[in-house]
Amino acid sequence: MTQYNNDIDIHVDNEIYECIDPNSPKSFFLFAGAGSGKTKTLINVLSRFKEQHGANFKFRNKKIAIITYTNAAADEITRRLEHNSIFSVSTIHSFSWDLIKNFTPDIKVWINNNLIVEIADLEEQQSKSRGVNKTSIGRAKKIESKRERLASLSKIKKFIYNPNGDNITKDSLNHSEVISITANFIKSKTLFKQILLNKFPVILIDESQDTKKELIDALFELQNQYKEKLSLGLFGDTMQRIYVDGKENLGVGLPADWIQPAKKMNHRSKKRIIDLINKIRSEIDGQEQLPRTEKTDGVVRLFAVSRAKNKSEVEKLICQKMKECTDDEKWENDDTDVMTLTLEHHMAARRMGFSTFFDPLYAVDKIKTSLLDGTSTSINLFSKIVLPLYQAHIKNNKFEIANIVKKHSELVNKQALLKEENKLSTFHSTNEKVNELLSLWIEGNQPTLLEILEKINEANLFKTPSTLKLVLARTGAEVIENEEELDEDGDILGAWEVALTAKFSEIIEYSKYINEESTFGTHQGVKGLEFDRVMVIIDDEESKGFMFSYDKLFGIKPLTSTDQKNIDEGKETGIDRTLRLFYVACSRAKESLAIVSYTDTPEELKKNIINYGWFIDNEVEIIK
Ligand SMILES: Nc1ncnc2c1ncn2[C@@H]1O[C@H](COP(=O)(O)OP(=O)(O)OP(=O)(O)O)[C@@H](O)[C@H]1O
Repeated sequence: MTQYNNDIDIHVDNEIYECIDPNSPKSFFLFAGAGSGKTKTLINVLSRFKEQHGANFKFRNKKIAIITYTNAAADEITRRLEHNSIFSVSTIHSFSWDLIKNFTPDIKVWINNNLIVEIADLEEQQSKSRGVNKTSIGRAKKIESKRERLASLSKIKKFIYNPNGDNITKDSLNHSEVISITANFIKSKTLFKQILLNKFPVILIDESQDTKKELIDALFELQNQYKEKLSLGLFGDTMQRIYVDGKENLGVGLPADWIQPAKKMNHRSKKRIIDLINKIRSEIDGQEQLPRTEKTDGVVRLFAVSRAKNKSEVEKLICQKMKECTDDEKWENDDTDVMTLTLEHHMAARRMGFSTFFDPLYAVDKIKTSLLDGTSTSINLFSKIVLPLYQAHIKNNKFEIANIVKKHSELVNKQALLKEENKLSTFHSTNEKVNELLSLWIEGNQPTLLEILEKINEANLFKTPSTLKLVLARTGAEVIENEEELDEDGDILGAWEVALTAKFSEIIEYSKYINEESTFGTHQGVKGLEFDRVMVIIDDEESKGFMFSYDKLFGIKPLTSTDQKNIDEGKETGIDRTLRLFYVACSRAKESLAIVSYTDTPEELKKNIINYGWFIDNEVEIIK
């Protein structure tokens, strides 16, 4: 074997650094495998840039735009760049909104034209629809709501948009509109282009394989037009493209003057894990990575488990088996040291025990986003007010309880107290109400969310969000005076009715999960992250999704005629997507990796996976 050292890729940092030289900008495409240090290169190069050009950039009010895939990644990069103001690190949605938000009249024109096209499309579909059915009723509703939006457009003075929220009010833009408008302005408006180029002579995009293709195309066009003014840098890995809106074949046919450095090393994982991900990747592009010279060993195991087994028992047993074969005690350590990756959030909810609360709400599209990013006032009543109150209560921290009540209760806020003559009695009565609420937990009792909500609402201790008021009205616990409020979506209320039957302990687990304080994540959500020990859970039946099929990937379920047609036409299939997702999930592991695949045919799974050359016989265990 050829000798190499750990610095074989060090030249890449220099090449990228030269590209972002403000005096001779060049564009580049750094696509390399998992753990190859793309993020590290980004940070290294920008830190060097700050030293050399930082003062000048600050003086001329210029910035480098760094676009990341998630808020968490943006925060992490900002931190590693020491919050320096010459760097503007944000997600694609925040970046786009910042660019367009002051162009209200232009946005209005765009929305107007777009609505006209959308309505015409829907009307055409409606005219072809046979009779009245669920789809046609839904479509009629959509047409009506779009017409209303069109009619109210002239009244809007300013659009609003929350990159992390659901954006359901009439004056708000939705996520895809923000992206399309930005792409359109970049392509068509000279003034807009000038502002963008002046402010951001360097635009770097991390995880660009998953960045909205519309925007990538617009930025490519811009760079092509203004080569001497813009350095566009794309970081990514085609093998890690897991969302459908990313641009396929990104990098194919790049202009000849783009710099395309290559990285050969994986700095993250131990050798056995790298061998596995090299094999998984081999059919796609054959790119092979080398381990660092000191990372010689590493353990991978695949457990083919019969679907009839009790999952929580099996997963515990597997941790024990992993401890034995890795000689690593932490595999069995009160579950804090193993990162478990499920395909869908509801699988994590089930394992962590917060499904009664989570599943019904997650099934409603309109509240899905806010359930995951913590922007729903209804959820926040439990997770951001009652939960801290409960935590202060169990710590017997009276001071903290008083603080929380002061911050959130209208009974004792400044205005209420100003009006109140007998302030002391207000404090006393509020205190009684708080104690009454906390008495729900007496003697280890775990109240349901409905019990908590009823207590809060009765005592008017905290403001009951309007959705929850309507749910209480449906359960007969509240009378609604304002009929208009009843216009809330029936699906949302129905979902909340079920969610409120959950015990409060579910909120504790749910909060840990969404605040990333648990040891659970999804195959997709952990992109860019790394963990010492990883357990990948695979079960198509439990995940209920249609985007991915591990059963097909592992050769257990036959391909459909559509799959075959797509393969014959050279189009992407669900199997390709699943293979890439599998690559992302496996490549998070640094030391050891356990894959737990639930199946109806464990023997067949074992045979196939060994035939693929991904595992050898003693790395695959059947559990029936
Ligand atoms: N040159 C290097 N020397 C030592 N460690 C490195 C080097 N480059 C990267 N690493 C380490 O390797 C790990 C992976 O690096 P990084 O996250 O930058 O990779 P990546 O290419 O962005 O990965 P992915 O595509 O999988 O998200 C990190 O722990 C990082 O600190």
